[in-house]
Amino acid sequence: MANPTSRETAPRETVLVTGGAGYIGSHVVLALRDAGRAVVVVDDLSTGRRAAVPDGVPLVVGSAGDAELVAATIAAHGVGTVMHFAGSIVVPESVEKPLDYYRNNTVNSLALVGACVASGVERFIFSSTAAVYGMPDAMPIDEEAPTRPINPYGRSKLMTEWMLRDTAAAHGLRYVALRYFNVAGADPAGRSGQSSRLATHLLKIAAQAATGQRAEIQVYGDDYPTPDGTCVRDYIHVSDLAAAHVAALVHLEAGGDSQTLNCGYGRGYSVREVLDMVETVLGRPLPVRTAGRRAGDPPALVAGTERIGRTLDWTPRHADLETIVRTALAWEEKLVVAVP
Ligand SMILES: NC(=O)c1ccc[n+]([C@@H]2O[C@H](COP(=O)([O-])OP(=O)(O)OC[C@H]3O[C@@H](n4cnc5c(N)ncnc54)[C@H](O)[C@@H]3O)[C@@H](O)[C@H]2O)c1
Ligand SMILES: O=c1ccn([C@@H]2O[C@H](COP(=O)(O)OP(=O)(O)O[C@H]3O[C@H](CO)[C@@H](O)[C@H](O)[C@H]3O)[C@@H](O)[C@H]2O)c(=O)[nH]1
Repeated sequence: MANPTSRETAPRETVLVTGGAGYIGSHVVLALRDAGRAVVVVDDLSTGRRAAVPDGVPLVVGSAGDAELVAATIAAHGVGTVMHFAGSIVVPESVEKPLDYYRNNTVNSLALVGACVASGVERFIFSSTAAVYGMPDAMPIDEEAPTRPINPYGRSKLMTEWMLRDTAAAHGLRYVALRYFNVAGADPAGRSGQSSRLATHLLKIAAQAATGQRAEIQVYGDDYPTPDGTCVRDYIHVSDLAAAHVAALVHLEAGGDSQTLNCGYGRGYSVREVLDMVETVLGRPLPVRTAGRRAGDPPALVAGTERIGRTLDWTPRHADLETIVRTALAWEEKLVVAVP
């Protein structure tokens, strides 16, 4: 029988979650814990919060691009899978500071993937984005659609996808790249949510307005070629997205092949429909003003979901807009009380 204290022979079952103190990563840590998995987090706390990492989960404060730190963490915790959320995520900021984005999203991912290969990590799950598609020609978007990102953020993520594809071909690593559409909502049990005050996402802005932290909500453009003129997005509840990561882990552990998968529900809501639902849930109107278009917004982004449906054992449980809005508002109310 293997000596359980030997790192050479101990089963490598722990999941290393980079960016586990952030919005999506913290929900995935909860889902992994709920599934009885051992987890270790590496996060530099640049936008994440220590409090988002549950008690009992080790937090290593440092960069996911610090190959020595990552290798030491892999060895110390018996890591067999890396889930990589750490990164910079604000699209307009990526236009102003492209090199910061290539450094944090691409260069640091290169160092991380290199550390994984050197340490014999066999499974890698990557947070990619619908932004890799740019302005798609057809809707819904399937994974074979051309990848033509229109900003440095999308390009920095696409380069990491390419790196993973080539690394998988050359080394023993298998990966799942998950292309998230619009992630929203919060843990239904109230354990985590979107905590960054600087978030630019529509529902976060609406939740801030609903709790009196923001004077108004601007609708960026109502002259798009969509049914009501406002942009359409495929909003996915963060806890369903977290469950997709656990399903991707199970897929790879069962010997499944490398995959690139959209994460969405395959149906879109307009900005107006989202704000209408917020007002319905609140039972009162919000100060909403129509403003000009925001640069770089595609009119519509809706995920093709056929591939994820047939590849992963994943059943969405929170796939209605009302649940997404209710959980986002509940979290924001909690946040305002905790950090007034
Ligand atoms: N939020 C969305 O709608 C969305 C959509 C598509 C893709 N994504 C991707 O999902 C991932 C997570 O996004 P999020 O919304 O949770 O953002 P977030 O800012 O809440 O989380 C990112 C986390 O990574 C940490 N971090 C950043 N750079 C780091 C580094 N070099 N080393 C270690 N830790 C670092 C931050 O402190 C934070 O805890 C990102 O990679 C993002 O590109 C998000
Ligand atoms: O105050 C606001 C904020 C947003 N919007 C609109 O709401 C929609 C959604 O915007 P936002 O929530 O900022 O998300 P996206 O710009 O669609 O981008 C998100 O979704 C992408 C995938 O679809 C990810 O790649 C990005 O990381 C993530 O930020 C867009 O039409 C925006 O113009 C407004 O009208 N007013």
